[in-house]
Amino acid sequence: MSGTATGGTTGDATGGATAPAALSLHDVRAGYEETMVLHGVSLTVPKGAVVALLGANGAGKSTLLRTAAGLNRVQAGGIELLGEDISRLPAHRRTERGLCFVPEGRGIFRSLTVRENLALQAAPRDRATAIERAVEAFPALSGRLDQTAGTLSGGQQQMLAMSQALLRDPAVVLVDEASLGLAPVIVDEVFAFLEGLAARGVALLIVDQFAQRVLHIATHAYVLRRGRIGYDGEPGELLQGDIFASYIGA
Ligand SMILES: Nc1ncnc2c1ncn2[C@@H]1O[C@H](COP(=O)(O)OP(=O)(O)OP(=O)(O)O)[C@@H](O)[C@H]1O
Repeated sequence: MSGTATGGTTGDATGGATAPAALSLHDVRAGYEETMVLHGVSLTVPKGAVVALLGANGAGKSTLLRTAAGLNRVQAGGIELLGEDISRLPAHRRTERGLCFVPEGRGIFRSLTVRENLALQAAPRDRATAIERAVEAFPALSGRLDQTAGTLSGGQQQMLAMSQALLRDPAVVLVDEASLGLAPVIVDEVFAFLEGLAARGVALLIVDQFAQRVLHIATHAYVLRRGRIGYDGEPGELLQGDIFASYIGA
């Protein structure tokens, strides 16, 4: 049932030979101070793929995304973005190279306005069109450009946070619990946005409490168990109740 550990290159989403993966982790060990959380994790996000990363509370999902984004140090192993070793690059250099991280808790500047947040999200050359593009994707932001971001509703804040995935034209987007605390209709909007990104060829690595929803849009799935990959395979297989429950513990 569980697949094999993944390598640095992989077939692409269309079944091509050995195109470089969009993102790959090789035997990564990482954690906090004296606590090791990831005990040798290997994972691949092929170009243009949607990859679900599931696991019980505390399994290490957020730590994995933070480590890939450059917010946690890689203590052993390596990380490649589009075939380049980024293991030692600071977070902003990874962003410049096409990695976008939408963190849990939104990751916006709450004391700045929506307009100012969007200007910071966009590359300098794209600032003129940033507002137009964000508002086109999220009409709910249109009348609120001069509102302080911290006073937006949770759903509006999430839309603002996700705008960066649009404005930076990334190759890979890491999405951590984007639907947390949102009303069902806004969760639908979040998933529609993610599917829209995927349709444009952006590779996604998604952690979300709504595991079944992620599995429905995913092309590949991993389950983390106590900092190790416990499942690596087809999302459809995980959607079968008993298998899903045995891996997720739900
Ligand atoms: N800043 C931190 N300092 C020390 N330990 C941490 C820190 N952040 C997380 N941990 C620990 O690392 C482990 C993995 O946490 P992590 O948040 O990565 O898990 P998760 O799978 O995302 O869980 P959840 O679904 O509950 O968000 C947990 O034992 C957690 O307590």
